[in-house]
Amino acid sequence: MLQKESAKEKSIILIGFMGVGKTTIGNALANKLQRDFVDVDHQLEREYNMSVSEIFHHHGEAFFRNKEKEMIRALSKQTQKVISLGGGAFLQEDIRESCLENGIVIYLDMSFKAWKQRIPFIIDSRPVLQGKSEEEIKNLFNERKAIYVNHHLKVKMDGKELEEIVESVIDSLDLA
Ligand SMILES: Nc1ncnc2c1ncn2[C@@H]1O[C@H](COP(=O)(O)OP(=O)(O)O)[C@@H](O)[C@H]1O
Ligand SMILES: O=C(O)C1=C[C@@H](OP(=O)(O)O)[C@@H](O)[C@H](O)C1
Ligand SMILES: [Mg+2]
Repeated sequence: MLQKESAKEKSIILIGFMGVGKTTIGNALANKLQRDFVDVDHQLEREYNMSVSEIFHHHGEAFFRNKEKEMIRALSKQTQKVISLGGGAFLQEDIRESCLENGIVIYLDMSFKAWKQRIPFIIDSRPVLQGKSEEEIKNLFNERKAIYVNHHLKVKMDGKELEEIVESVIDSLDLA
């Protein structure tokens, strides 16, 4: 009972490859659960008054990763939020540890075949993807999959509409 109560307090943290829908689903999930929603990239964009691409361009990726780490370490300790991370955040051990220790980490799992359809919609705003061939992107996708095995719950995304995904996330939380 005590454990279940404390689980309800924890923030829900969404992870997964860029473009799978962490931001979109996080927002819809927060509305449904009546929780505050925080998208880490959007928060950084507000703080620097620049897009993520501009932060990469003007300050470099190392700067972005450092700010991302500071922000997520602080956010992960807050309760009852829905937090969407950027897809590269979980590569940092400090981030993985603080999220897994303090929050409920949900991995949004999509096949490469389904994900490929998203490329045209995201390529311009994801500096990490720019200049890469489909083969190189596929390798990155598979490398990152190995990092995302660190999670509490997983939701399969292929063939589901947004509303169904949100329901699957809520079901996975109830069952856990
Ligand atoms: N369930 C969905 N079905 C179709 N397109 C989606 C879905 N969820 C997100 N998208 C689209 O995919 C792109 C990436 O979504 P986003 O939420 O920004 O992903 P992430 O935060 O994981 O990078 C956006 O163009 C968004 O409109
Ligand atoms: O995977 C990555 O390295 C990144 C993912 C992006 O977030 P989304 O996963 O929300 O696209 C954003 O943080 C930045 O472009 C770097
Ligand atoms: Mg996002």
